[in-house]
Amino acid sequence: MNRIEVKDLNVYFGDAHILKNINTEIPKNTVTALIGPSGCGKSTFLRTINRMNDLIPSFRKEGDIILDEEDIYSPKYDVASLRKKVGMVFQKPNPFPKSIFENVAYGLKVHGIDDKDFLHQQVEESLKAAALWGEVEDKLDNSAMSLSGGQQQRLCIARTIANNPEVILMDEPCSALDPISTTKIEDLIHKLKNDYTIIIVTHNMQQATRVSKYTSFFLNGEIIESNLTDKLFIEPKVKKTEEYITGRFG
Ligand SMILES: Nc1ncnc2c1ncn2[C@@H]1O[C@H](COP(=O)(O)OP(=O)(O)OP(=O)(O)O)[C@@H](O)[C@H]1O
Repeated sequence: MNRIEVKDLNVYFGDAHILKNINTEIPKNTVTALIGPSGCGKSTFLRTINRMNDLIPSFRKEGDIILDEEDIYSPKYDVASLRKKVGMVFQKPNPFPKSIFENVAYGLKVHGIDDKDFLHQQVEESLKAAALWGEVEDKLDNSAMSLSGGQQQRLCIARTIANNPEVILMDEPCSALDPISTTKIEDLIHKLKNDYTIIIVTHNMQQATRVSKYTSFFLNGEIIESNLTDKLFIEPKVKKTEEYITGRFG
């Protein structure tokens, strides 16, 4: 079953045509990797899925993005509920300058939940799901800024999970992390894919092969090839894909 269907998507920033005739489907509860050279539109594509590009005045789009059979750009679609449904994890960990507890409880509090026991239970569950609980359970009141970069990124994933999303967008979530933290995040992605639909932008092709079931190769704003990750990397159908994955450009 598909969670997201993208139909004839074109994106412009002013006169620049950034995404060109994108047609793709993102299956439910799987990991899909987006690969391609710098500037080819991977992040822009990711940001159309939670309507973050709407914040850019020169942004314009044609075509449809259907999430669970609803057009997310329809005037009647509630953007706040979209952002709850579609969580995002960024390249650099970006915890709030608050305690570990407050970071995870933040989204719930914004949505009016103030029952202390319930909040505590949700924070614990989210931190467990993000494989961070054991490292922070006795220092929940410490500042999130006191955590290592890898711990901060898992905290940001816990913060996202606490909102009970269906889709998690990850924009190069490991690029600022050391190899050990990267392995922890990759292990976490493996675990999370059972419950969430994950789309990850990565420049690391080994990472794409390790974490994803499907991969889409972007080039100059177009999807050149999409396939099962194993197939795309072992038997690419398009010459440009082969050239990119074998390091001949990008
Ligand atoms: N806010 C913006 N205004 C104008 N152009 C933008 C804006 N954001 C991105 N672009 C342009 O859109 C194109 C695609 O950028 P995008 O960040 O989506 O690429 P990317 O594939 O994610 O690159 P990278 O791998 O380097 O992060 C680039 O040419 C970029 O300059």
